[in-house]
Amino acid sequence: MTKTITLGQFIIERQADFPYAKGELSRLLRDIGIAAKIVNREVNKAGLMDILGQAGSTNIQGESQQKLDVYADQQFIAALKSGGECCIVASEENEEIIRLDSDISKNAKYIVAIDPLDGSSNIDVNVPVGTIFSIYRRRTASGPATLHDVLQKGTEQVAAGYIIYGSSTMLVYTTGKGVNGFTLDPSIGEFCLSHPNLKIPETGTLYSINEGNYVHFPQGVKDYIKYCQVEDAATRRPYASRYIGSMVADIHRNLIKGGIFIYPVTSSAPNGKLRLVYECNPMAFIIEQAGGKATNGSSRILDLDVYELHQRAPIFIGSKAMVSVAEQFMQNTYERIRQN
Ligand SMILES: O=P(O)(O)OC[C@H]1O[C@](O)(COP(=O)(O)O)[C@@H](O)[C@@H]1O
Ligand SMILES: [Mg+2]
Ligand SMILES: [Mg+2]
Repeated sequence: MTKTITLGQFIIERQADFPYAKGELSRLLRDIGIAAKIVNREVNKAGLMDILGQAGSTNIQGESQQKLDVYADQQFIAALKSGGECCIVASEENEEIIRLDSDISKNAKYIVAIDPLDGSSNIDVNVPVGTIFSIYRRRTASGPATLHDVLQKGTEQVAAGYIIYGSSTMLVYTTGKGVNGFTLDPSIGEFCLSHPNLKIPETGTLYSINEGNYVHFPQGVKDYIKYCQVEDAATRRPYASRYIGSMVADIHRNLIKGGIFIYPVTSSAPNGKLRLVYECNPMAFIIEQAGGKATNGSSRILDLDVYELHQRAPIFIGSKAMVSVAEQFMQNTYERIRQN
């Protein structure tokens, strides 16, 4: 029988990877794991409780908040506050950064950016949803941390991860030394190592994009979709189209099976839909660490300048070979635009 390694044990073992760290990051990851279990409990029984449906409010993006968006947001913030290792939380659900200025957290080293519930419009119909998080070290060593500490490039992330509340609940994270996945064992209430050293296949046969928006896509994306649909034995085309509509679930599937996920600019969303700080950057960090690739069509996601908390970016992410081909199609679009 193989030995069970819980998330807590794994984090302690991996502490040796950071000889100069004092254990704060490990504690922070554990706090996120605890909040994830609480949110998982509610997501699992959502249909039985009065927590489905809309909260009656809108967030900064003008999207109507689901009750579970609000609940998940509160749980993660509460866990980070009581843990004491995080000084600022930046969340999809809050227009401004949240300073955790209790005595224990105000001088903490870390910033957490979070999408508390990703794909939440799917919650009422029992489709997988997720949580995405990204961790930065604050830039300034003393004094109150500010928005300036949050607006860092994706390359500065010290850790990132996601939780998928699916047919089983998993927590997948990286600290820049590979990617590991843990499945929640409900019988002991612990995340247990189930997917050590995850690697995304170099190529795959799945493409994920909301094709309902086809007419609004740039020509390069339209051409790439056609390419995916054309028969070619050498590249195992036509590819299968798979789109759940929860970024975490779509990318998780492609991480395991190989594939590409695209949310491009559209005529109605000229900067793309997904948010750079708490959706694109953490997922890009994870996928790169698993051997994949993430770009906005021409530049690496992790190298993009961050100038706004809720900034959006188009994203092409997944198996390296597939993302490179999609990028070539986008390059042709840019060429055409330049020539006209
Ligand atoms: O419905 P669309 O336009 O395809 O958008 C789906 C995308 O929007 C999201 O739901 C946005 O995330 P939130 O639910 O956290 O706002 C992604 O998870 C998903 O990939
Ligand atoms: Mg999201
Ligand atoms: Mg969300």
